[in-house]
Amino acid sequence: MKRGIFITVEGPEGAGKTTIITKVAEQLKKEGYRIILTREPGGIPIAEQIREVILNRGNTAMDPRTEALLYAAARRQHLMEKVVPALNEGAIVLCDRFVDSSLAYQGYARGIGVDEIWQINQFAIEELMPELTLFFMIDPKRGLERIEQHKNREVNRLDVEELSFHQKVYDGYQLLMRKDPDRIKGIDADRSVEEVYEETLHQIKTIIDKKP
Ligand SMILES: Nc1ncnc2c1ncn2[C@@H]1O[C@H](COP(=O)(O)OP(=O)(O)OP(=O)(O)O)[C@@H](O)[C@H]1O
Ligand SMILES: Cc1cn([C@H]2C[C@H](O)[C@@H](COP(=O)(O)O)O2)c(=O)[nH]c1=O
Repeated sequence: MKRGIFITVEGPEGAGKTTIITKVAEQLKKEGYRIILTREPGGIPIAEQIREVILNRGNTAMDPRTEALLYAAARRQHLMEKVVPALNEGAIVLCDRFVDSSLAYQGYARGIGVDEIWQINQFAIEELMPELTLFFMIDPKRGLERIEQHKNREVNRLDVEELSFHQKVYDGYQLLMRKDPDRIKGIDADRSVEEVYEETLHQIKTIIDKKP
């Protein structure tokens, strides 16, 4: 069986993940690579429906553990239906958020516990982890300001959390990067789109070139 490459991008709100990874995917496609660009929660109809339930601003009564389980459920379905088949066909899968989001948001910022969130996610993902995770580093306040300035996407239930929550998310990511420095690489996302794009493309090509 062929094995593709699984790469994820992570970071706080408005860090620029979607903007940059979309440009990278376009470039790699032009160069002839088979690229699947996808996102969590979402990427397939069932997971997009779960996304709507989680992120709908009307769902204020959602319990934190319910939230964590819904993210894990969306993740499982997305992996089974889209990510794993693509990897088995040798594609490069670029995924906007993955399990590290759950560890940082639900485990650390919500206070459920990183180990607890890891346990429920192990059930969802089994052994499948990304070869590379790029953590887009930006002061969470700056990221939220970008969203506020551009207003080109809907504000969701997580966006409207207190700044202290978003700061905890960021701290959670830093902790994860310290624990797994071989997989999680930091990208300074507080630069121009062109600069962030160049570095992201470079990191991704380094992993592609290493693949036998
Ligand atoms: N390097 C940059 N400098 C200035 N603005 C940027 C930069 N990168 C992205 N933006 C703008 O910031 C906003 C958020 O970008 P984007 O949606 O790519 O972030 P994101 O990390 O995917 O956010 P989220 O996870 O919250 O959806 C967009 O309006 C985008 O045009
Ligand atoms: C996968 C995942 C995501 N989240 C949060 C992070 C964001 O606030 C939203 C997703 O919105 P985006 O515009 O697509 O970035 O969901 C989370 O809390 N836990 C997760 O596992």
